[in-house]
Amino acid sequence: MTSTISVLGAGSWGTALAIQAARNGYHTLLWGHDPAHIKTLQQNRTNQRYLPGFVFPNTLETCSELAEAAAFSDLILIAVPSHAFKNTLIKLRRFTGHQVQIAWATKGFAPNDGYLLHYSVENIFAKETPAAVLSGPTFAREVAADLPTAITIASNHTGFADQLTRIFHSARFRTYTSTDMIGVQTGGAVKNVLAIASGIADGLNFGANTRAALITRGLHEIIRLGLELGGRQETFMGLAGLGDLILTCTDNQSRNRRFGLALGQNKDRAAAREEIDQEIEGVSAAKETYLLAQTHGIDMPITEQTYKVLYESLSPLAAVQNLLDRELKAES
Ligand SMILES: NC(=O)C1=CN([C@@H]2O[C@H](COP(=O)(O)OP(=O)(O)OC[C@H]3O[C@@H](n4cnc5c(N)ncnc54)[C@H](OP(=O)(O)O)[C@@H]3O)[C@@H](O)[C@H]2O)C=CC1
Ligand SMILES: O=C(CO)COP(=O)(O)O
Repeated sequence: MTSTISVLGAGSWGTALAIQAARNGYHTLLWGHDPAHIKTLQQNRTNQRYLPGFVFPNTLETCSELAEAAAFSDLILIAVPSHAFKNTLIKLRRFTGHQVQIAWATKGFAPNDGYLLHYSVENIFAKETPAAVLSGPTFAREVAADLPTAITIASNHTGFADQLTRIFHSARFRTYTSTDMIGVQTGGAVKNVLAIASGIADGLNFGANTRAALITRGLHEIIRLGLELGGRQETFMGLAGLGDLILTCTDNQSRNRRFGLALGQNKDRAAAREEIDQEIEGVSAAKETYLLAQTHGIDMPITEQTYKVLYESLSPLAAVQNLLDRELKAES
């Protein structure tokens, strides 16, 4: 039984998950791609840039060599942004053996092809490689602070899900297992688009009614797309669906929501991005989700209007009005 884990991605989420595993007594190696950043983590034993205020447990080490991370453990958890996911896998493959097991906590689609991330794992590693995705309503700072949190671990391999449960579950961090990797990934990727939409509405000073309508109709969009892609209805009502959607549409810790707020307050896209200065997965996910909806002929009006604000310079106010002006229909 493994007592080690390598976590790839030294941003806020990779650091929080590495702290969680290390607090549970697992020897944890956190890899980051920037040697200068890793050097500051080694010197300070904290990630001041991405997760200030949390001292690393003694069982947590850091490195900037991917070969070192691959040699450290056969169990790899990836928490790099989605735009770096595929390349990280390609580089990692050179250093891993047959025993490797791959989990990820990244939320989004593979860049350019728009596929869910498990396709990248299947294509780059052997088909039988145990794979798992961790997703749910989990702000990094709250996990690092050991505030009660629940998360879903979906895997194609029961033994791997159980192993990840042993590594991450604690009295304050409750893990649920699932076999619906498609549903869990769809929920995690698309909720970021809807969090931007919810932020836009609040930035325009619309009220609680608007936000509740966006969340509810947004959930329908996730369900329609997720079922088409092969996910299961109950997943979308769970932590990785409704749970994460509520979290990021309603709380200003969400970078996606804050980005939307800035757009609704009339800031341009570049200024809003600069203000947040961290990963905003909903920007690329809006494009990927919009294209997927078109390919599959699925009605996703909130996603479509968010896409148009981000990529076609539609004004946020016009986007909301377009949603309100749609032809009346039965609720479904
Ligand atoms: N933060 C959270 O609360 C949660 C985040 N997630 C998901 O986790 C993923 C990572 O996000 P998060 O940690 O929050 O993002 P952050 O913005 O906090 O950090 C991003 C990290 O990724 C690094 N990075 C950028 N480009 C590359 C690359 N090409 N290769 C390797 N590393 C790279 C950055 O390094 P550098 O500084 O050098 O650019 C930085 O360390 C996202 O998919 C997000 O949706 C999921 C749940 C919760
Ligand atoms: O996914 C998250 C929490 O579950 C983090 O959301 P943001 O990326 O919007 O901050």
